[in-house]
Amino acid sequence: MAAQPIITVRNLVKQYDDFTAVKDISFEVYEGEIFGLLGPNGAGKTTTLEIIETLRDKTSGEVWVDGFSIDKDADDIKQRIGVQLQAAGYYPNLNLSELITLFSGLYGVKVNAMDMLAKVALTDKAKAKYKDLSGGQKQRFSIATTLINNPRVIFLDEPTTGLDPQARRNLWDLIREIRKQGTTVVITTHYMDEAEVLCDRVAFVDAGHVIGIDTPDNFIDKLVASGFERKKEVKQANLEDVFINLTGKEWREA
Ligand SMILES: Nc1ncnc2c1ncn2[C@@H]1O[C@H](COP(=O)(O)OP(=O)(O)OP(=O)(O)O)[C@@H](O)[C@H]1O
Repeated sequence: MAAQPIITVRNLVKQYDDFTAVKDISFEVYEGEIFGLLGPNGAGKTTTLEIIETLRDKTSGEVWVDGFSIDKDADDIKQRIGVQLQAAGYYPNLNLSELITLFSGLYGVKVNAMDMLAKVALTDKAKAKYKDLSGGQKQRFSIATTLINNPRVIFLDEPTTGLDPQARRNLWDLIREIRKQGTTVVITTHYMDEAEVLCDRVAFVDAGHVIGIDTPDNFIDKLVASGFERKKEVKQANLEDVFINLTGKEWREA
């Protein structure tokens, strides 16, 4: 079956005064995939995501999410997406369970807080405050908040930055599980190994342009076919594999 676009971006432009951060970009995200936006700092990834999320105005171009236009149907889009907020200011006096209940009230939906926390392996932290969580637990909790309205698409902006290798791999498993449940995932990351193992397709963004979109395998195969060779022979394992092998794979952040 042909892949169905759930997000379509056409000729998107964003100007901040006389600086053009997003320069006429177009791409599609297919339903049910994990789609990565990759590129250097300042490339325009966050700006692009925030426009799709209806959080930022565009200068020109068109965007549709699940058949809804950001120009006409922003409220419909908001109801169908989940956005992971960076350094979210969660109410400091509420515990995780209370925060989930608060968010569900804001979304106007009823969810069981413990069920939501179970999805991200945080039931044992239901009574904890957000500030007392480890880095990995904080990321998992903020991912749980994106799932409250049972969204069609979630947007994760650098969800694994600052995490140890174990926590990072556990988060990959969580993201794969979310996709398995039928949610499309759009993610930005600076970790190329992460994009390679996690993303079905990636778009490279550079200086406001999309300079390539493909599967990680196709990108790599094309590069190799062009005669590219790595200078050193690659070992069968790396230091990260040693770390995981020595410390185990289970959730560790008690
Ligand atoms: N509110 C703003 N006003 C003016 N310029 C902005 C604003 N927000 C972003 N920019 C500029 O737009 C460009 C793109 O920024 P953006 O945050 O989208 O990049 P990014 O690809 O997400 O980078 P990073 O990987 O560092 O998160 C940068 O040059 C940035 O300085």
